[in-house]
Amino acid sequence: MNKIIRIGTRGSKLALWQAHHVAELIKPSGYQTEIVPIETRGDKILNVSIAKIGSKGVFTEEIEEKLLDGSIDIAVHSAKDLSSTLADELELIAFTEREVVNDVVLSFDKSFSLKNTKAVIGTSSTRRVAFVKHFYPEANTVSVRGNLQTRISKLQAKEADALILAYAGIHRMGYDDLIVQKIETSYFVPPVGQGTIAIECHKKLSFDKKEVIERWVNHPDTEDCIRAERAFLKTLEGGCSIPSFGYAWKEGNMVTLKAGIISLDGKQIVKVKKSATVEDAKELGKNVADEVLSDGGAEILSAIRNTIKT
Ligand SMILES: NCc1[nH]cc(CCC(=O)O)c1CC(=O)O
Repeated sequence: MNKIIRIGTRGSKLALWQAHHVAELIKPSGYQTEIVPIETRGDKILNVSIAKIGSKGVFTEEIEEKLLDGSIDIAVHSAKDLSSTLADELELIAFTEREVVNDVVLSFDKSFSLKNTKAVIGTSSTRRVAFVKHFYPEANTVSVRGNLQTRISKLQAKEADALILAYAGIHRMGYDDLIVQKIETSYFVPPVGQGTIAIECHKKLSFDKKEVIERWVNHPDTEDCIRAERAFLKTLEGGCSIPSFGYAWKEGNMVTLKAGIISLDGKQIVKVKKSATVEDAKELGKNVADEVLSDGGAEILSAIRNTIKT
């Protein structure tokens, strides 16, 4: 019997860290693992913002091709980078326990604060740019792309006074010393999937391998939350270039989802918060999205689509 699970991943240090983390979780099952690094379009094109590259799945397409042709068993992704719809043959079967979900501010200047007027904030996420403009209209933003190591070297080269990034990636890469502020999720609501690792596979992956992943890698409480968040994203039809946000948490048998969308200039924001029982997590995501769209989110979304296209 074939007792090896081949894990496909991007080749960045963060992605490899995540793949090794998943391999460690699989270890006690008795299965061997093999890590297969795969380069994606998002890794190759560094001089253009993700929003302009255009299509969803810039960090996932090449990896998904290898799931489809059977050369890997599972793919490990930052859940945040996954588009809301997968190819028919593919499915998400597990989510690792969520890391601290917040965005954080990084700077070499320990006294740095986002309230500093005229500060230059490096970020390439449309959601973070919009939140900066919303809460700190005096600040300037500059696009800083590349893997975490590249971005930090750009910070060191003073291309920006500070960066805003997900705590999860910073912590995994050991840059905690540069954190000067943790931004509350009530201000910068995190994007769908931030802080958790998703496992994707072919629906026809063997029963035994699926069972190993579900038993050893999946964190059921995190899964319930991500199902609600992704149902929201699916109804909104947003990829990672749209400044939507969605964060769910669980208390007992209840899931609460706070989600919405913000205009690129930060001036308009639609935010909805609702709770439901775990069984209705997906329904919750859909209901929240419907309400966001009817409360003005649809107009914000179409304005953003027109801007990004041109
Ligand atoms: N968009 C890139 C990306 N994908 C996942 C993470 C961080 C780790 C995570 O959210 O799980 C990051 C970097 C960032 O946005 O700061």
